[in-house]
Amino acid sequence: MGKLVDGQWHDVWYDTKSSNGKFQRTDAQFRNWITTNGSQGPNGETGYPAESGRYHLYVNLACPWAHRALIFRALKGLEEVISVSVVHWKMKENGWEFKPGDLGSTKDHLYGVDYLYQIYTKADPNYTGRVTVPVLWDKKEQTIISNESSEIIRMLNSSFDAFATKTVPDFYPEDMRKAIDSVNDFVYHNINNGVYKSGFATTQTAYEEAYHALFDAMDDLEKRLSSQKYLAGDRLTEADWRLFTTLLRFDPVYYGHFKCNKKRLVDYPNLWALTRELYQYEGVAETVNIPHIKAHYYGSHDTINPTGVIPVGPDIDFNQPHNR
Ligand SMILES: N[C@@H](CCC(=O)N[C@@H](CS)C(=O)NCC(=O)O)C(=O)O
Repeated sequence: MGKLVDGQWHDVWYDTKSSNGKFQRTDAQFRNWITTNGSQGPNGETGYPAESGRYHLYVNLACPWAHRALIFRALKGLEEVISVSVVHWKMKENGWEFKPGDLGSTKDHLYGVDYLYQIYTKADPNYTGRVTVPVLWDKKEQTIISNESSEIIRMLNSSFDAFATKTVPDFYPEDMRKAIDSVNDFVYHNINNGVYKSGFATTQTAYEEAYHALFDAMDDLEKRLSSQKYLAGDRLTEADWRLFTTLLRFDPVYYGHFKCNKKRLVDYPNLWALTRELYQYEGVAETVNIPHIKAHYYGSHDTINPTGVIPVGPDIDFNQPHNR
């Protein structure tokens, strides 16, 4: 684990000293946008045109943020349009590395580099910041379009329809945007990032604060799903997919490794059924690799699990009928 400072790699763990033991995620820095014709993004971002074969995703199969991007690529059937390289599950002093062949990890198909930080310095030789997945790379301009998953999924949702081989609903429909944005905000702070705030906390107080906010939010969503089918209303949207990648990892990883152990996902009937429904959605199961997920978390975070021993359980069957 480390970061780049003026293009130089430094091996440092997250700084929680200046924040009373709280984990604070920094904002992604590459925020350009792919649009159907290369026009600007929704907030005036520099636009790049959607093309087949031009863009590449760098992901890790463990990371819930990277997983969102892989899911949207699969939902739209863009496997032949956007290529992918998968970094190795073990993330240590050099950050994300390319070491093909183990639990779905591949080489860097574009440049054959050893470390993901070399992709960041290719885009910006003086980059300062964390080196995270996912990365959406432009092979033509040889630069990073975006390293922000919430924006990458919006591009995949709407900019590549000319190349999509599957027809799925719009997951960010105009008339539901307000509701989706509001759920996303709640879910991001309390659940998606909440499990990390719990797991990476270095004081009891910071941990307990995150833990209670997380389970209050889980209770809230469980209740919400008893009166409506999906998180933002009656239609499946981006908000559900964004929650899904965290729920999928809840019992195998967050419950134990991140000490989120008030309840398991399977103790929430509605959230657990939603997780199974989304897992069984066409193309999604193929993006899920539980052994890679467990190996990454339990095998990479020395401060939390110094032995690197990976738990065998739990037995969890995402293919059970969801009855929804
Ligand atoms: N805001 C980013 C966050 C991505 C992120 O934090 N990814 C993690 C993996 S789960 C990562 O690469 N961490 C490496 C680091 O922080 O050094 C997004 O949603 O795309």
